[in-house]
Amino acid sequence: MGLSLPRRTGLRRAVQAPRTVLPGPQRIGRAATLALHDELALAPKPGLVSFVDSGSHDDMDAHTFMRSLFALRHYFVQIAALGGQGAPFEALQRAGIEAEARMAAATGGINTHRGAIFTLGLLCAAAGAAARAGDALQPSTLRATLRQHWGDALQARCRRTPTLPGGLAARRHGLRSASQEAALGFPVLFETAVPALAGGLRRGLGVQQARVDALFSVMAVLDDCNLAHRGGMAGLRHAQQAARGFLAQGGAGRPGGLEAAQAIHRDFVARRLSPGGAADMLAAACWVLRVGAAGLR
Ligand SMILES: CC(C)(COP(=O)(O)OP(=O)(O)OC[C@H]1O[C@@H](n2cnc3c(N)ncnc32)[C@H](O[C@H]2O[C@H](COP(=O)(O)OP(=O)(O)OP(=O)(O)O)[C@@H](O)[C@H]2O)[C@@H]1O)[C@@H](O)C(=O)NCCC(=O)NCCS
Ligand SMILES: Nc1ncnc2[nH]cnc12
Repeated sequence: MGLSLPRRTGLRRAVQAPRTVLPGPQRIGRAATLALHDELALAPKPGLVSFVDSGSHDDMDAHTFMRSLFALRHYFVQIAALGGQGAPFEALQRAGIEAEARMAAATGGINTHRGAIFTLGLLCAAAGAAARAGDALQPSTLRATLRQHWGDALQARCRRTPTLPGGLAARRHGLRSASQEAALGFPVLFETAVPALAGGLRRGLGVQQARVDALFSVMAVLDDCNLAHRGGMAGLRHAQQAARGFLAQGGAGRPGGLEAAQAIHRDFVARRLSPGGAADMLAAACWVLRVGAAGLR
């Protein structure tokens, strides 16, 4: 016999019409700060800064990243709110430039999170807009909302002459820059990083193993401009091959997988390679899972 509930009670309504409570700017922005912490806390990460060591970097460590993270926490809430208001790209850009200034003040001018300010900022704006429209924050919705609201402006910005190291390296080597990746709706994030992370967790990998595999999956395919800036095309190709080999051998979940990742970390440090763009994609994937309906971490 079916469950019989009295008419017009809150319980009856709850059973009949389960509704997802969509996150507001506070939760969207807070998830971004937590996702950046997820990325920082992960180890081993080839060449990148973690709480264990500073990888290929001698000008920054985990404390520098924590100061930067703390300084950026209001920015992600602010840009999610701007997205919810349907703000034009120029307003997002202003918020992003102010956030870069706060990062520089907090780190003494060191570039910890410029790429993340851009990537996660745009994603928070898209989430703000989607939530305001009543849409659940599924990956496909986030991607479509980003392109629908700011795709044209992002395309237009790709035509500007680059001045920063990543953009310059992209132009020199004919790679897809951070701006181009954004204009395409972050294909590597939505087609590689998120499926790798969510798939690993669904297969029963631990959080550390799933995140390591997601990072290597991104490294295998992303035109990481930091790698090209520091190591030229040889450095980028070396990193991509190392990542592909690691995944082909079974990734982080196999016996000895984390030790193999640690050996690749040592190799990158010896070569001064640092996949900062891939690190941003991992943080963005952690954010997608944090704000999404899947409830995966
Ligand atoms: C659009 C901007 C992001 C400018 O980008 P541009 O490409 O012109 O230049 P960079 O800022 O140099 O590079 C972009 C950063 O994006 C990350 N990244 C790299 N490759 C990719 C990629 N293929 N796809 C997506 N993202 C990518 C990466 O950021 C991370 O690494 C940085 C740390 O690296 P590190 O090697 O330590 O640092 P450097 O100082 O650069 O080099 P060294 O001398 O030390 O070797 C760190 O930032 C990570 O987050 C790239 O660095 C943007 O700057 C811009 O226009 N901002 C204005 C604000 C705005 O318009 N916002 C829009 C709304 S939010
Ligand atoms: N953990 C990290 N180390 C170095 N560069 C980065 N860019 C983004 N995250 C990073």
